[in-house]
Amino acid sequence: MRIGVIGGGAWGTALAQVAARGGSEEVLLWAREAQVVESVNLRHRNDLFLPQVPLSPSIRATRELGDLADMQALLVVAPAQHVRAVLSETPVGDTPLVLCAKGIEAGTKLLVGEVAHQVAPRAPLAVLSGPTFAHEVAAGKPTAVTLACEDEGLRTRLAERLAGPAFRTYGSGDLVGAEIGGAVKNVLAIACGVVEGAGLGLNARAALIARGFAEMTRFGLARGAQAETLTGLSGLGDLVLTCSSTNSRNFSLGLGLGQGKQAAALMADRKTVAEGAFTAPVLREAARDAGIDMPVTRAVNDLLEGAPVARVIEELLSRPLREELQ
Ligand SMILES: NC(=O)C1=CN([C@@H]2O[C@H](COP(=O)(O)OP(=O)(O)OC[C@H]3O[C@@H](n4cnc5c(N)ncnc54)[C@H](O)[C@@H]3O)[C@@H](O)[C@H]2O)C=CC1
Ligand SMILES: O=C(CO)COP(=O)(O)O
Repeated sequence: MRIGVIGGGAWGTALAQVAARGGSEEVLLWAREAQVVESVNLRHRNDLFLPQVPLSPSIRATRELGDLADMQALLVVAPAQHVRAVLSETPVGDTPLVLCAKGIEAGTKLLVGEVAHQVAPRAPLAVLSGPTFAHEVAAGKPTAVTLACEDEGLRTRLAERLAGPAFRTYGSGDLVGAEIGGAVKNVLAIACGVVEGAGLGLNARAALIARGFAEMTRFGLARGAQAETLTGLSGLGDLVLTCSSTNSRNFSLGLGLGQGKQAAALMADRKTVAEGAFTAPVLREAARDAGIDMPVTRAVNDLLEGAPVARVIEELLSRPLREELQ
């Protein structure tokens, strides 16, 4: 199966490395930046987004989406807010798309899979998501992901093509569940960073992970996710990873907010993406539309909009007491 990767950021590059299988398979990586294409092709590195890892020489990079025309599967790894634009210019046809971005589209409130279906209605869809820091995957450290696809035959072919000794895929038929975990955990990771930045302690972080997971579950079930998917790698697994490490861009953004810095300043000159900052407002809106209570998500939005940390925390803690299982 010839694999193309759309998106030459850290995660697209790491997945290209996985698909290259140590150099025994050719992989075509589409990147937006000339610097990425040049460094991958000439030096087998991604100097801009994943500088620390040497890449397989069998990964070739291009800036032309048209070059992806004869691929047998495409991994979609552009940031969620750009998937529509990039896919619109890609010759997808009925090539399977494996969605690897984590977010919800602003304005439409659609999951990435729903966006892909609108743009490329003939393409079979799969979702690959889980606790996966790109630099660890690219370095060959053991990692496990959810690989969701309704078509069992395609799911098996993709698993056989992508899985390796240090990259385990766990199959699922629940695309929506696999997507919602990754999208919502990015917002919750910002909140966990705030807890760290504001020095609120480890009890608070554990409480936030558990209550944040309750929010993810309420939202996920309302959108048709299966509870078991949300407790799996792409939900709880990824939540735990990104809520416990400054390697997470979302956690780091929250850390700065918790220290009293302004979101605009923290976002101003970063070239890497903190998806949670873009998902937070649309998640708040989608939850409000559906009548789903998501207090942590609201608090993250307040902070992103410049509310003082002490006030937001005070508001969160002074809400009326409630039953845990409500
Ligand atoms: N980095 C990681 O460890 C992981 C990232 N992801 C997800 O993968 C997706 C991509 O993230 P990364 O590869 O980490 O990105 P990155 O932060 O390393 O790089 C930014 C990416 O955004 C792209 N970009 C910026 N403006 C764009 C535009 N106008 N149109 C199209 N692309 C544009 C850049 O070309 C680059 O590929 C995100 O949804 C992220 O949540 C998922 C799992 C792990
Ligand atoms: O999704 C990720 C790990 O699974 C990466 O998290 P960040 O985008 O917060 O760095």
